[in-house]
Amino acid sequence: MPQLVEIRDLNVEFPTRRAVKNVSFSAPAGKVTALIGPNGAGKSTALSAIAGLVESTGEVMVGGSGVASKSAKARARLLSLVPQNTELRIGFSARDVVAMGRYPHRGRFAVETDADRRATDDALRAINALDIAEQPVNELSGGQQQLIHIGRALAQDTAVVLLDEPVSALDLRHQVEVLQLLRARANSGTTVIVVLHDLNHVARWCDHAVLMADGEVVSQGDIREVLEPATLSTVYGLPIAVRDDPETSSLRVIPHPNPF
Ligand SMILES: Nc1ncnc2c1ncn2[C@@H]1O[C@H](COP(=O)(O)OP(=O)(O)OP(=O)(O)O)[C@@H](O)[C@H]1O
Repeated sequence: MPQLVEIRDLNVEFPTRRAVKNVSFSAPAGKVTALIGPNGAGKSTALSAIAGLVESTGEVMVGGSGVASKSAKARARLLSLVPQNTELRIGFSARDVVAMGRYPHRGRFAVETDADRRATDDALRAINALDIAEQPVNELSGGQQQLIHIGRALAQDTAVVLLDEPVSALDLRHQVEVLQLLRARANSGTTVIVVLHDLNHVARWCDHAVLMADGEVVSQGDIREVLEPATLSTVYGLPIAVRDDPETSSLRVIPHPNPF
């Protein structure tokens, strides 16, 4: 069953900075929620805190129950994270890395099962990476490595997938393929929370958005509520227009529109 994610009063304090301040938002079950905002707004830190990788206070609820009390392995069966710019270690093939997504589903010392192998192959197929599966990951391009991280999260087969700028290194076709893949996952019941910088991707592929600035939530809701020109212009610090785009039947976000 698709799971609602509720974040309540999340705070992350680094020695030098409060990066996330009393952040509360909901990510609707089986929808794609975009986490947006300018550089340094606290998006990555909030996502890492939700995944349990950064110390935080507050509550992360999935399907009505808190995740804090769960073991790391139980949490990894519920939530997967595609981090930003993570180096892949030498000595593994692309398939090995995708297969690592299956660890939370295995018993201690248990070997890979047929179901694990199927999930790994399905994930490699979903990201169109079967042809590079046997290559050493450190010899892949930046974009191919980003796809492999996405594949690992897909193989993890969690109710909630968190992705931090998953298309930042991808060419246009691969960007669209990944965004369509996230859409398809949400349509089949996964709750997706994704940090994106391109507001046109948000307008086209996401259902819901949370706008952050300076560690706080500025607005949240349906895409059409959050992609509001006056608020976006203030938060991003430049004039931004938002129009209906008949080509895509979604909104189009135009930074620095021509005044005429
Ligand atoms: N490990 C850390 N120690 C101290 N400060 C940090 C640390 N990580 C992040 N910060 C600070 O927290 C703030 C939020 O950073 P974060 O990376 O979450 O922003 P972001 O919205 O994801 O930005 P971007 O769009 O540039 O990726 C920034 O001011 C950053 O300098």
